[in-house]
Amino acid sequence: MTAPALTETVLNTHGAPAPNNAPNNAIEIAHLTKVYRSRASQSGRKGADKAPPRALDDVSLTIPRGSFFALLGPNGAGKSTLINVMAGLVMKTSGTVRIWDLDIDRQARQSRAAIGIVPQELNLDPFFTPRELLEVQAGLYGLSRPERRTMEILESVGLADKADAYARTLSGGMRRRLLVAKAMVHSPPVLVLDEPTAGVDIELRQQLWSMIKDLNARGTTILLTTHYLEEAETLCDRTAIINKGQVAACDTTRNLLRRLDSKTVSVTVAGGAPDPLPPALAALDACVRPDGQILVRYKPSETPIGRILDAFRAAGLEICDLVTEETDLEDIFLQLTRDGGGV
Ligand SMILES: Nc1ncnc2c1ncn2[C@@H]1O[C@H](COP(=O)(O)OP(=O)(O)OP(=O)(O)O)[C@@H](O)[C@H]1O
Repeated sequence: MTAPALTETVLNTHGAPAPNNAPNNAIEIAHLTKVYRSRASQSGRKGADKAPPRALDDVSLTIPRGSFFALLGPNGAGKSTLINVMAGLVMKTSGTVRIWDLDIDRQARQSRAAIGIVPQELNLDPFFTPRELLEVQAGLYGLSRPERRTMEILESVGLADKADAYARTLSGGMRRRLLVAKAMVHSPPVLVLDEPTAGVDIELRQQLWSMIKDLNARGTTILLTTHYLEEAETLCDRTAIINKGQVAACDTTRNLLRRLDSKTVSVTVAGGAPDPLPPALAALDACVRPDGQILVRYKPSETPIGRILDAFRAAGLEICDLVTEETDLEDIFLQLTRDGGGV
């Protein structure tokens, strides 16, 4: 189950910088813009004069070497476009992208060798076995037989016993792990996973994560897009949120959580919540939940919890129970991605 230092193989094989002078940043994106040409503009039809929307609009991002980086964004935010530009599958309109200090335009082959992409779709040839698939992939990257680590990689993703089974006989979770194995064939120092756990059951999701965490602990930089905000919150040391093609926030996950400076306290009072709420509570923007708890959202830096509790007492309400909740990434995500939102 042990994988060797992945970075060493790729760097030596593909002529990129040696590991001891590895770059500080695994990925550097500067002023990246992508405008897809609309069908109307290509055919000169009506509406062609309307500027097409920017799938990516002046995106600048730096992903430090060794980080576990989350890219969050609602549907259509531009996440896949960003990944596809890095993978060389989509032509950017302007801006620069460097992967492992290699420019994707000027050093296209080397930069592609420095990155492994696990796509969202389970697009595997059903008539290939995992062993054949990895061997073909190794051939595409020009790896000689002694350089190949087919069985070792299959072992690391828990598929050694399926090495000779047809891909069509593998479960969805196994196929997902096979895609991770395929992306690792050339031992890239940067691994990009596009929604890797979508539709994967909880047990398998955890297996997949422990495998990816292990890769990260061994030095591989991980960039993942996910809709599971909790996943980003627990796994990723850095998070960027993109919305409508623009970076809405990019920071350490911990700083992002701190930035919102928001907590919620739910209070149960004896006899139930009065209707209407007393002015002292209305002044705090308190509201009543369907289960009768009184909810107050507050900024700890401005309003100490004691002041909120005083307001309850001043209103003559007896507090039976209270629960405070920290802000989570979901709050920040919603705040940043709804129209006009901002932290
Ligand atoms: N090939 C294409 N031609 C034209 N427009 C496109 C193309 N691919 C994406 N777009 C548009 O670019 C924008 C960004 O799409 P993208 O797929 O990158 O978003 P996303 O964040 O990956 O969304 P999702 O989470 O739904 O996969 C969207 O408005 C989308 O409609």
